[in-house]
Amino acid sequence: MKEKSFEPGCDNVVLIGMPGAGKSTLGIVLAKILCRDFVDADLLIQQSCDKSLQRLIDTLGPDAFIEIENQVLSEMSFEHSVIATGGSAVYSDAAMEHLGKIGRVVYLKISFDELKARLADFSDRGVVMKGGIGMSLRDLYDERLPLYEKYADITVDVNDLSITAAARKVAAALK
Ligand SMILES: Nc1ncnc2c1ncn2[C@@H]1O[C@H](COP(=O)(O)OP(=O)(O)O)[C@@H](O)[C@H]1O
Ligand SMILES: O=C(O)C1=C[C@@H](OP(=O)(O)O)[C@@H](O)[C@H](O)C1
Ligand SMILES: [Mg+2]
Repeated sequence: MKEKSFEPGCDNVVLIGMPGAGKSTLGIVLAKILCRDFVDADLLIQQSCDKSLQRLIDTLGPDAFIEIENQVLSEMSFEHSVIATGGSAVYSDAAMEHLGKIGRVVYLKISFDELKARLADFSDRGVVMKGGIGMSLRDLYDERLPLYEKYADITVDVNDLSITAAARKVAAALK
């Protein structure tokens, strides 16, 4: 685990990982265990643009969506919160640098097979495919894995765990 010092305002827990890893669902359970607030970045992006994520990605395209996501994440100034990011957050260097400063970044790791099972309906889920329509789920997994590893302070393998068991495992890893 990378060592980090915590100053006031920098005690958030930032969840990163593949779409379907459980950042949003596990995040709420984790916030209850840790007695913190919960923030879902995806909802803030939707609010700021007044459009669903899927619609934003479809109308703006991947690059403009990532730019908006970068801006929303870079402006976050929460304290004592669990922050669920969207899976594409790691495409934004500035955002990840900011999030790394305001909290511990936890990578919820799932295998490719688990990603496939959870994202059976990924065409409707609002996933940023930077490589365009020819990009497969395997390409997406291979492209992103090194990015999640790069920005993680802590990696927690959540394969084959229920949401509650996975949240407890993350809480234990944060001690
Ligand atoms: N540990 C888990 N076990 C089984 N299903 C899960 C688990 N975590 C999440 N899911 C399911 O996967 C889907 C995506 O979860 P979600 O929390 O939205 O992921 P993310 O925010 O990382 O994209 C949901 O249907 C959720 O119920
Ligand atoms: O992985 C992605 O490309 C995305 C995942 C979504 O969030 P979840 O990771 O919460 O599903 C959302 O941010 C956005 O639609 C892009
Ligand atoms: Mg989510």
